Amino acid sequence: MKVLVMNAGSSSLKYQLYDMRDETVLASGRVERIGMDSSIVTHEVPGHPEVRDVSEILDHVTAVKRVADMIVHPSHGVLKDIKEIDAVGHRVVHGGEVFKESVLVTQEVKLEIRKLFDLAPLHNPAHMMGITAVEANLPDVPQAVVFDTAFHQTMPQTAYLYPIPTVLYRRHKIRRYGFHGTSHHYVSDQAAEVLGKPLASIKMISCHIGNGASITAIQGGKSVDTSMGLTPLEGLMMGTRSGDLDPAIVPFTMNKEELTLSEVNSMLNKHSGLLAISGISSDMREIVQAMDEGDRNAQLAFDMYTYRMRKYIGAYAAAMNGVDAIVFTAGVGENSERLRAAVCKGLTFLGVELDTFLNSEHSKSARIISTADSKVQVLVVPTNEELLIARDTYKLVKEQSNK
Ligand SMILES: Nc1ncnc2c1ncn2[C@@H]1O[C@H](COP(=O)(O)OP(=O)(O)O)[C@@H](O)[C@H]1O
Ligand SMILES: CC(=O)OP(=O)(O)O
Ligand SMILES: [Mg+2]
Repeated sequence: MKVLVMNAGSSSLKYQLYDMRDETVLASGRVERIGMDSSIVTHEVPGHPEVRDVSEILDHVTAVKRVADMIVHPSHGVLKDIKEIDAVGHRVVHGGEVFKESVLVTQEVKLEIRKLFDLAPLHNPAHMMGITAVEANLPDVPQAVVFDTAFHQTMPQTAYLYPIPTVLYRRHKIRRYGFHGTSHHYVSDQAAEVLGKPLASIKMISCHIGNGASITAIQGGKSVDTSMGLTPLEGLMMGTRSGDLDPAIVPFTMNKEELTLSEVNSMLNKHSGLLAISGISSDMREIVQAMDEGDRNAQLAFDMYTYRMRKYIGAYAAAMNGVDAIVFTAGVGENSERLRAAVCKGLTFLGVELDTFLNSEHSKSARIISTADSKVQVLVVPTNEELLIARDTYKLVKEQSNK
C-alpha cells in the first residue's frame, strides 16, 4: 500500500510518500509560500539530488496538484500513475476532546475539525484546505486524520483543567489539550527501545523543541502533563510565541498601546519569543551565531529560552515524583548541542550528567548522550511524525477494507 502523508500549514504543505510494505520513503518534499508571489516547490527522491522549482501557486488545491505532478513526473517521479496512491494521511493539530485517536475522514469528521478552527487558528483551517484539496485532486482516495492532541487525552483532570469557572469548560470545552502528541508518542517509544526497558516502567520527560515547542511528562507510556494548553501558545518560550505569561498582560497592553484583541493575539503568536527578545530572528541557528559574535540580546534570548525549559523539566520531575529519562527531539532539540548542554547544566540536582563528547556527536540515530554514571538518562531521538501518521492511516484503511 502507498500512503501519502501531508502536513498542511497556512502557507506551506509538507509531504512524504511511503511504501508501507517496508515503510520506506519513496519521495518527500514541500511547497512553501502558497498564495505569495513566488512559491517554492522542493521534491526529493532518496539517493537523488533535490529538485527545486519556483512558480506561482495561489492555493492549496494547486499545491496538491503540483505535489501529484512531482510524484508522477517522467524524470523525477516515483509512480507511473497517481492512482497508485492508496490513501492519504493528514496531520491535524487540534482534535479537541472528540478525537482520542486517528480516524478516517468523513463528512462528520470534517464538520468536527471545522468546529475547532477557533482553537487552532494557525493550524486547523490549513489542514482542512489540505483535506479538501486532496478530495479535488485525488477523488475516491480514502483519507485519515492524525491529531496532535490525541496522545494527551490521557492527562488527568488535575492537569488539564484551568482554575477558572467550570461553566467555561462545560460550555466551551476550555481546558488544556496539549500538542505535538504524535511526536512525543513516537520518541517515547523509540527512547524505551534504546534504553532496553519497557515503556511501562519509565518516567520520561520529552522535549519537542522546534518552531513550536512543548515538553511532556510521560509515565508508563502515557502523557500525564504537557506544557501547551488550550492552544499551542501556552508553555515554553518559542521562536515567535511567548509561552506562559501573566494573562493580565493582555488587557493591560490593549489599554496602554490601544491595540485590538486580534493585534495582541498576533503579537503573542507571531512577534514574541526568541524573535522579540533577540530582535534578530526566531531561528535558533541565527541566535547561537549572534550570541557567539557577542550579541547580548541574542544571549539573553537563549538564556531565557533554556531557563524556561529547565523550569518545566523540574516541574515535571516533581509531577511524576521522579524522572528516569529526558529526551530531546525536533529541529532545535535534535541539532543544537548548545541548547542541550545549557538545559542540562542546571539539572545536576536531579542527577543529570551529560557526556560532552556524546552530546557533540552528529548523528541521525536515536542515542544516549548522558554519562554511564548519570542517574537520569538523557537521549536525542529524531522525531518522525510522518511515519506514525502513515502507520495509522495504513491501519485504518486496511481495517475498513476488511469490513
Ligand atoms: N543546527 C541547528 N541548531 C539550532 N537550531 C536548529 C538547527 N537546525 C534546525 N534548527 C531549528 O529548528 C527549527 C525548526 O524545527 P522543526 O522541528 O523542523 O520545526 P517545525 O516542524 O515546527 O517547522 C528552526 O527554526 C531552527 O531554529
Ligand atoms: C502545535 C504546534 O505548535 O505545531 P508546530 O510546531 O508545527 O507549529
Ligand atoms: Mg514540526
